[in-house]
Amino acid sequence: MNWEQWKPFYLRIVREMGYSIEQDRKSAELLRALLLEGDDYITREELEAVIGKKAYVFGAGPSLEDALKRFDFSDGTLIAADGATSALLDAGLLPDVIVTDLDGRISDIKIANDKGSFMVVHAHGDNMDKLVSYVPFLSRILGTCQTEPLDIVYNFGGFTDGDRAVFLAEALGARDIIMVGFDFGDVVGKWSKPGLKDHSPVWESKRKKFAFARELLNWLEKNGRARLRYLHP
Ligand SMILES: Nc1ncnc2c1ncn2[C@@H]1O[C@H](COP(=O)(O)OP(=O)(O)OP(=O)(O)O)[C@@H](O)[C@H]1O
Ligand SMILES: Nc1nc2c(c(=O)[nH]1)N=C(CO)CN2
Ligand SMILES: [Mg+2]
Repeated sequence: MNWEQWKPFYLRIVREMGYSIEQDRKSAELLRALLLEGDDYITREELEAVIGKKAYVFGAGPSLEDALKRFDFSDGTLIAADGATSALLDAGLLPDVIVTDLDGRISDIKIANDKGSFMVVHAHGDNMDKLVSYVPFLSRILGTCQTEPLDIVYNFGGFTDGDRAVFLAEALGARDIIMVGFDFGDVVGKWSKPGLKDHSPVWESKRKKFAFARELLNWLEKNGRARLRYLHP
């Protein structure tokens, strides 16, 4: 999805979610400066080399734990959406790539990154504090944003960590994408927020996020170059 295709979705998202375009842009500039300062950023081409034709993208829905026990994922690239990283580590799997706005369990993200996971860190108007706190301590980072792309801060489309990870996989060459733990629905998986003790009833802003994520994935199914599948245990 290019900027022109993303723009109308983005304008609806900021309107409905009450986000500030100006703050989103500021965050993208901040991430760019932090990446240049840290000198441990990677380019699209470097991440392309990591993503194979077949990719599993893990969301943080309640079905994730059972799916991790029952299925074998050794024939594809493993891409974890933020909080799903913790469930993969618990299951003895290391994500090849983690797509995050840094509001997941940061200790697990750091462990995975130290063991070799590539990071895709997203800048938005509400995570500038997290970018400042954590980006300097992470390695092999590709930056993304939801406003106009900058030279080393990319925008492949997509909104939540989960659907954004699918858009990234498609843009970087995956042609068979299997989504695991993408339940959306009325229950938020316990890995989604560090504060959650258990799977929890969906709250209003999260319901809106899920609706946009679904709509975007439907768009990609129709307009993208990859086959998209949901793994339902
Ligand atoms: N039932 C579910 N519960 C939690 N995550 C889900 C569910 N179904 C699908 N997902 C996907 O898994 C991803 C997990 O990432 P994470 O929980 O950090 O969300 P996020 O996009 O950062 O949203 P938020 O800003 O609300 O934390 C979500 O972005 C979403 O796309
Ligand atoms: N401004 C802003 N943008 C976002 C936010 C958010 O909370 N605020 N959350 C996202 C992940 O779901 C993606 N984009
Ligand atoms: Mg997140």
